[in-house]
Amino acid sequence: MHKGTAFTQEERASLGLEGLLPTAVETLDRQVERVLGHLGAKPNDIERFIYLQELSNSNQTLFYATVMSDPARFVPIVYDPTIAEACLTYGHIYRRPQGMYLNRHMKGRFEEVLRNWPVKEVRFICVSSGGRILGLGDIGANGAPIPIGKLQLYTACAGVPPEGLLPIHLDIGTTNAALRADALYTGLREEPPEPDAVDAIVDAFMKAANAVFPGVCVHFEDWKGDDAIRLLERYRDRYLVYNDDIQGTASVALAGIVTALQIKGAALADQRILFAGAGSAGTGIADMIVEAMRGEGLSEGEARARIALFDIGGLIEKGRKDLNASQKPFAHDWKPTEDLTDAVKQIRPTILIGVSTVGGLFTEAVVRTMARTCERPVIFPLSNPTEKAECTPEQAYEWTGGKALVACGVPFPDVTLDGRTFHPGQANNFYIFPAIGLAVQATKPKRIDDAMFIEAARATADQVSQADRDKGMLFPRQNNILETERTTATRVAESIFERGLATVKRLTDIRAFIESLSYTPGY
Ligand SMILES: O=C([O-])CC(=O)C(=O)O
Ligand SMILES: [Mg+2]
Repeated sequence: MHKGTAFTQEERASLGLEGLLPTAVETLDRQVERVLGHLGAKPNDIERFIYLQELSNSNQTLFYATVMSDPARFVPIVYDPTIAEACLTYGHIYRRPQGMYLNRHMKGRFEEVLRNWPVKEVRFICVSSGGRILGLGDIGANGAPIPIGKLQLYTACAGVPPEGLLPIHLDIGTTNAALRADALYTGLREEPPEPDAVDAIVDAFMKAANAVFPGVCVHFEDWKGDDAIRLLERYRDRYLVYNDDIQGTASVALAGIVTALQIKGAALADQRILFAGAGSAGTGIADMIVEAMRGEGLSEGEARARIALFDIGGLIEKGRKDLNASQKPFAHDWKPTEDLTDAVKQIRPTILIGVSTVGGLFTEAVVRTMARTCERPVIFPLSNPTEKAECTPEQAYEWTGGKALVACGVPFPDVTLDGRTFHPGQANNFYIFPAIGLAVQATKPKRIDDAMFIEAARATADQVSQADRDKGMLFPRQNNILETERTTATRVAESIFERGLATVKRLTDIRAFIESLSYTPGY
């Protein structure tokens, strides 16, 4: 146990630590105070990131006490957007291993290798191939910080106990030739294999993970879009698994839409929704909106007709020959165009969602055109990190005369326009996946389904206070994230029990049980 100066006199005596620590015996709060001082003295967030990761290795309790002392400040440092820089430079800033590093050449031995992990009761694995990290594309082994950071948010945002969390980078190779040529790159210097071979590798991994850690929940994160969609379909009925970029992102986008429509007093079934970007996030959000619209009485066909996708090849319409199976259901009879403004003119969207990774794609023309036919445009430039956002909140407010309801994937500062202050929301999946984790831990369902994510979306939306809605805020405030996610987890757990999907006995007080599972940093 690494408590540092918090070891008591008795512990120091019995553990042979006398003389090995400074004289003062300190509380956790005092230690946090010192850490905050160190962080304040660092020149930038990437240095804070490195410092905090070192702290998580040397004193996990102090790490979580620090991050949880001010989540609104520290989540953007341990996670997006700072983690993007950490990923880009991972081979260079690497200090020591965290979690596990598996590669495709271990395929026949995954079980044996996973048994090297010192903890036997692993409840959640977050696994990435690095094939599509944030909006940064394929960066292979440089994506290793992502599963680490995501699992840290399980604890920091929802109180999921950290001992049962295992981050894994599963190295299948990378298409990124520049990284393969970097002397300090830490991964395999190989091209990834064909999809069939990827499936065989991941099949072996899933089998081994479930054999070594029975009942483990596997969270897929930042795989290449095609792999993400295919692997989720392959495993969703066979294992306890979910894909955060498909289901978590969809859920948080839906949460923002639900709040925005409550503010507007409009029904989801009446919206016209245009996506810029048609990868796994875009089609994942679109599919979840279809489910939610069906819940409001539309047929599947009617719901799909209200959604249009636009990608690098232009507007997705019936004549396009390059569409994959996830995109085809959204190909309607539109006039072909490669111009987003033109697409906005045709579709007259009430909701515009950016998942394109093209910074600045929502130009003044796009936004003003939208505002011409929509009184309160809902605009979500979700791409990350910051410079990939399709527009800034400031631009969206300015070009719509302050009418837009805006949420981005990364945090942006408040905007003051004509004496009014606007608070752009942060539509990040960290509102969702930690709460799903907590609900899964409490109910132990056999499978995870979309209905759980829809419930998480509604629970998140319901927690935005009226005062905050009046300011155009679409998400609950982050300083209270732990309480928010416990409430979300309770709602999701209730629905899991109600639908008969739990494998544990129904609890009388679900909230109290969720709280009793919850980790609080302390010695
Ligand atoms: O990590 C985030 O902030 C959102 C996300 O899952 C991604 O961009 O892949
Ligand atoms: Mg992701």
